[in-house]
Parts: sequence; C-alpha cells; structure tokens
Amino acid sequence: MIVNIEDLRHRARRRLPKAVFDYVEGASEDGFTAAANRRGFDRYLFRARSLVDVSVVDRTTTVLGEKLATPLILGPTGLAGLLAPRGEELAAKAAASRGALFTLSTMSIGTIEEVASASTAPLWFQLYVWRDRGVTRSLVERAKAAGYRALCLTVDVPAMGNRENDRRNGFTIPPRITFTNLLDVFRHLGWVLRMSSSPRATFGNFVDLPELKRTDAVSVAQFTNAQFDPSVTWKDVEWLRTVWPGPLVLKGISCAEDARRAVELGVEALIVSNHGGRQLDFLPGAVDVLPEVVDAVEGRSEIILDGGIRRGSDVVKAIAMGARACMIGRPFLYGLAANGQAGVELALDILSKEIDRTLALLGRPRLADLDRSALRVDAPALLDAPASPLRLVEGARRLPAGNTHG
Ligand SMILES: Cc1cc2nc3c(=O)[nH]c(=O)nc-3n(C[C@H](O)[C@H](O)[C@H](O)COP(=O)(O)O)c2cc1C
Ligand SMILES: CC(C)CC(=O)C(=O)O
Repeated sequence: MIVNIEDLRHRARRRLPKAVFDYVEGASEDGFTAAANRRGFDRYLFRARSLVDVSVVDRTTTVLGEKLATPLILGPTGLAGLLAPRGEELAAKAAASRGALFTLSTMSIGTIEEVASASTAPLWFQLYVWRDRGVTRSLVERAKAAGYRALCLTVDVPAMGNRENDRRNGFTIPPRITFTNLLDVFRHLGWVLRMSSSPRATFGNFVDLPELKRTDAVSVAQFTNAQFDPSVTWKDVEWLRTVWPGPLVLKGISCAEDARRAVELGVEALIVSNHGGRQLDFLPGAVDVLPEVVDAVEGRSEIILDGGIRRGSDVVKAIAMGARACMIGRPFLYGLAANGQAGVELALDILSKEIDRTLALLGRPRLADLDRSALRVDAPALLDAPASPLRLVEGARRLPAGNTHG
C-alpha cells in the first residue's frame, strides 16, 4: 500500500532496472548534501497555535502571477522519459490535473513541442547553456514559440557532478544491455516492454545534433561536459534577457551574494537549490541556505525552495521561512516510475494532503498566514548538534516575525 513518498520510492525501485533507479536516486560523491537536504528540515520544529478555526484550509498560491492549487512545482529532470514512455508528457499532464506547475528540462526525452502540446499546465523551460550559442538560442526560441511561461536557467552545473554510481553501472544514453547488467535487465522485462513503446531513448531536443547521431551510446557526463558551456557568467544572464521576453528564473542559488546580484539584474524568481545534492557535495542543505537568501532578497524576487521535500510539513516549513512555493524532483519521478501519470498525481496528492493537515494542526489555515513565528529552531537537540550546517548560515537562528509569503 502506498501512503507516503517513501512508499512510492520503494515501488519505483522495484520497477526500474538498477542503473536507471540509481541515476534518479544518485547524489554526487559522498552524498553529504543530498542527506543535508533532508536533515535540514529536522532542524525546524513547529510552534502550533490552538483553538483556531481550521474548517477551511487554503493552500493556493501564486508563482510569477500564475495561480496554483498547490504550492508545488515539478522540477526539471533530464531523462524522465526513461521512467515511463512519454514520461515528461505524463508528468506535465499530472501537473495540469492537480493545478501544479511543470518545468521541462533541456535534457528531456520528450521534446519542447511534444510536452507543450500534451499539457495545459503552466510550463517553464529549464535551460542549460550550450557551447554553441546557436543551439542555446534555438532552444530559447522554441520554448518561446511553444508558449512556455518562464525561462529557468540552471546555474549549478558548470561541470557535471561526480555521480559514481552512474560510472559503476556504466549508465549510458541510450541505455545499453551489457554482460554486467544482463540479469538485472532480464528481471525488469516489464520496464523493457513498457519502454518499447517509447518514441526514443535519447535527448529529444537534440535528435538532429551530429554528436548524438554519431555516437551509439554516451555517458551523461561525457555528453554534457562536451556540450554545456563552463564559461557561463552573469553576462550570459544579461544576454538571455535580450533573447527571452518573459520572466527569468535562476535555479541553483546557494548564497546571499548571488541572490543580490540576480535581484540587481531583475531576475524575477530564484530557486534556492543544490540540484538535489547531485552537483557540488558539501553544500549545506537547501533549507539551511533559505533564510540567508530570503533575507538578502528582501522581497524583490520570488523565492522557491528546491531539494529534499518528502513531506507536506517540509513545504510548510519552507514557506514559513519565506519561500513562495517548493520544487520537487525525485518525489514525482518515483510516482512516474511507479505508475505513470497516475503515480505523479498520487505524489502530488500525498504532498498536498500532508500540507493541508499540517496547516490545520499548526493553526494556520492559509499558506498566506505562515511566517517565521510558526517555527522554532532553538530546540535543545539542535543546540547540541556538533556540526550543524545551520551554524554555517549566519543569522539562520534569528527568526524575525513577519509575513514573508504575502
Ligand atoms: C533524475 C534527475 C534529473 C535531473 N535533471 C535536471 C535537469 O535536467 N536540470 C536541472 O536543472 N535539474 C535537474 N535535476 C535536479 C532537480 O531539478 C531538482 O533540483 C532536485 O531533484 C531537487 O531535489 P529532490 O529530488 O530532493 O526533490 C535532476 C534531478 C534528478 C533526480
Ligand atoms: C541529464 C542530466 C544532465 C540531467 C541533470 O541535470 C541531472 O541528472 O542532475
């Protein structure tokens, strides 16, 4: 029986070949940051108010003017189409049916156009900047023509993180059957059969790229390190402004200085994120960095928290700290692998119901009622924690009251 996101994770693990599950689950190097994303939420405890009328709970919000029925954004996840045929389209349809927002990765299997025509959800397009600016510009133009509402530039991949499981497993695009994984693939014939109806098993937006045509199978790191431009700077953010007319979002902000710089350039939304712990290891948990960024931005851009959300209570904590909404990656991918569109809808329903219940129990029936006074960070266990990443965040313990959600 599936009652929470962890149950969905178990189901996904059973249904996917090891190399594909490990790719989804994988973190970089020692996995410190991926674990810190979860641990970070344990440091915030609630201050509940009693005898409040919570007969009506309202979890609606707006993100960049878009009204959402739930404060959840499906994050960009490359190769989601390996978890279910037309996986990105299914996830975008699930977002539409639950009033959430969907972000398509540059590195998706479904194309920009296929996903846009499959779903009525508000869509963002996530951009990786390619060495070939002609390719980059054409991605941006395609996203514009297909009606994507915002461009989300990911800024934490100047090089691919060191994901050792992918190397051990020999994970490639398209996936290959080798002597080492033969038995495992055989055990997952259901996946093999399901995937046989997939239109492709490679990066859909680049099927015409000579580099993809030439190569039979390539590791994600090999391909992306060859294509992504490591020289991207703030100048490119300014350049994107000239080619993209809509709102600009930066994903992967993890300190106050970068947040301020983004605000100066008029970036409309910032995603506090460490890429789910898949990039630089030994960054603090995303929620540990959130207060620093919220305080630096002072309401001039919208802030989204991304990384480690597994419970509705995590979302409530992040919003109380000053985020407008939360982005999720693995939780909806588990759902997608477990049961396609219905699985993604289940992941969204589980989190949304947990948000509702938490708001009721907390005595804050509306998301807009949340502020830092709903949280405690001075619980005794926290003070005793020897190497708390919270201590690295100056001011994180000072929790001024005041509604930062608004
Ligand atoms: C399988 C997988 C693929 C991802 N691909 C991308 C991507 O193409 N672009 C991007 O900006 N982030 C990518 N991410 C990071 C997610 O957008 C998000 O930051 C991260 O998953 C959040 O952490 P969570 O999984 O704990 O929710 C990916 C994450 C996963 C798990
Ligand atoms: C295909 C990858 C480049 C997607 C990604 O960003 C990730 O795996 O974290």
